[in-house]
Amino acid sequence: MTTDFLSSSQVKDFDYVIVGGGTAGCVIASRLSEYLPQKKILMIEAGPSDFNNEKVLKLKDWLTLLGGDLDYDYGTVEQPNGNSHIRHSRAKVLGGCSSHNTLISFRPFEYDCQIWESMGARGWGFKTMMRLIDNLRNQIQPVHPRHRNQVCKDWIESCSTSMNIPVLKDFNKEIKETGSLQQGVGFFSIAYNPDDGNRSSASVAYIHPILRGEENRPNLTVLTNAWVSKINVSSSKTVTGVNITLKSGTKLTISPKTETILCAGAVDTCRLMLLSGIGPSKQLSDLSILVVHDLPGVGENLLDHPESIIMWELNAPIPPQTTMDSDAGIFLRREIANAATSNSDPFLNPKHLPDGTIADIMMHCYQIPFCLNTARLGYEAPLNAFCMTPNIPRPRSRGRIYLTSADPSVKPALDFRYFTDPEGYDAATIVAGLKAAREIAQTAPFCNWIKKEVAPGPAIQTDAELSEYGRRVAHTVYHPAGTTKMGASNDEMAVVDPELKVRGLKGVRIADAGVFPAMTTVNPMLTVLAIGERAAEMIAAEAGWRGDGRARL
Ligand SMILES: Cc1cc2nc3c(=O)[nH]c(=O)nc-3n(C[C@H](O)[C@H](O)[C@H](O)COP(=O)(O)OP(=O)(O)OC[C@H]3O[C@@H](n4cnc5c(N)ncnc54)[C@H](O)[C@@H]3O)c2cc1C
Repeated sequence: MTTDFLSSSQVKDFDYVIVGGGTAGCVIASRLSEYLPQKKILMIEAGPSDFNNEKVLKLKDWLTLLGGDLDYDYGTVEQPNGNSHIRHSRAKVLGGCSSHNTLISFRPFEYDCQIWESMGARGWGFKTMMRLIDNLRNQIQPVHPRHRNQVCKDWIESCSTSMNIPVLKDFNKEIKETGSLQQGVGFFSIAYNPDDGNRSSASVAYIHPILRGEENRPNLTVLTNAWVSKINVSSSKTVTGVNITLKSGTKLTISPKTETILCAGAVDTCRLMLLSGIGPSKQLSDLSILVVHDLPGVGENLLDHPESIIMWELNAPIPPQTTMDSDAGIFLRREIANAATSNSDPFLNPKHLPDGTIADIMMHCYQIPFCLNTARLGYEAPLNAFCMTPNIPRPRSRGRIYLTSADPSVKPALDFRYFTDPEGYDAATIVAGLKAAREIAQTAPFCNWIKKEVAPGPAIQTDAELSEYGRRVAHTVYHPAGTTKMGASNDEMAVVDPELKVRGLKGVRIADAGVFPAMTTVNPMLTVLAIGERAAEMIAAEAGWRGDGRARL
């Protein structure tokens, strides 16, 4: 079982300490305890267990978790070109964001992996990523036929007809076989159990079999409701462990014999590092935080997938079949072939790699009034609503996370700098997506469901008007990444090397969405799970694990 208690006599018992029992953390805890049965592993999670918690496990109820007790709920700083009111949900529960997200599952594109390698992430190629994802324990498949409703089916047909693109039966099969998605539409693949509608999150897939006793791991301790407040670093620049506060209020210093692995996510890993004096020295000394290790990249390179929204009122209720109210999506191509080769930003595509005609616009559909940001601007929220949410698969704006206070209870500032790329690429992508959405909505059979366009409404027509509207109601697909990026040894903004080891420190790695050098074209969860798998392999290999024959690509 999980525990909320650790005694002071146990603080030196462990070989490995994992900070954060989230998406990547659960994978590492499960795999390391499997690969190294003689080693003792402690995973420390700030939130409670999700085991037997129906509120968390029922995928369809995901929206009820956002903004609640199990959400860190970060804000954004003023966004002059975008929406300053976006709330960034981050889960505080075993399984991390895979316990409150929508579990839409995409393999990364070959192009994403090429970009990563071109940015110094040596060894993170497509072949390796596909092997790691083939090895995931999550139950992933296209939306089950019993969860496909007629509105979604009609929407897919209208997307295909109006855009002249194929209907894809299995997005991930396409990516695995061809390396990418070109234009196409279809039902998503979801990590869930279609029989009971439960999540197949990182905790469900990797930790619950252990909690149920189906897998015997006496060497793994899962500590819940425990907050890690500091990373301790010795004078020889070795991470010696972490300070934690248990649910009871007891404070302990945990000192692993071998390594600390930071998996607190793209926001909280860098928050913890900065509060521990590991980060850009000027920022830290301005706040009177003792600089333990100057690392300029911590908190920089904040990536996300911004999205906008267009909403219709339907003339009939949506049929009840669904996984979680966002069952299908469309991929489109806006730019001419290989447009990325002329991209002049050296931090986005340093080797000018050609992108062919892979998708550069994506839209989720929502069969609910997803009206958080439209309602704030006065748009009505009809009961029977259908939304399309165009997003920017490879956004060019990048932001940063930084501290504004040395007080650990003050949340860090999240400045995404949405829509600030000088070429206006990000805003143009949203405008093109909104226009495509309108074309789809005029096409049968989907058009027969529509009563009227609610937001932005027919008065908004020009590109300038669509851009203004699209940016003001912009939201996030909830994919912050990149704030402790992986890179080559000559990239001083890299925070970890390709083995996920923190630059200039010993005894510590990072394994979570923060290590992304660049955003994946698609939703990132499978890539984060793969990072967990690879981290476990690399750590275990250093301890003498020989792998199972497949693990050496
Ligand atoms: C609402 C929402 C919907 C999403 N939908 C999708 C989707 O459908 N498909 C997709 O691919 N991606 C989706 N994502 C993104 C995806 O879920 C994340 O990118 C991924 O789960 C991040 O994993 P991680 O391991 O980096 O961090 P997390 O999963 O966030 O794990 C971090 C863990 O560390 C713990 N922690 C943090 N600080 C501390 C501390 N100081 N001490 C102890 N523990 C700590 C946290 O409580 C958390 O459990 C969504 C995200 C959200 C929020």
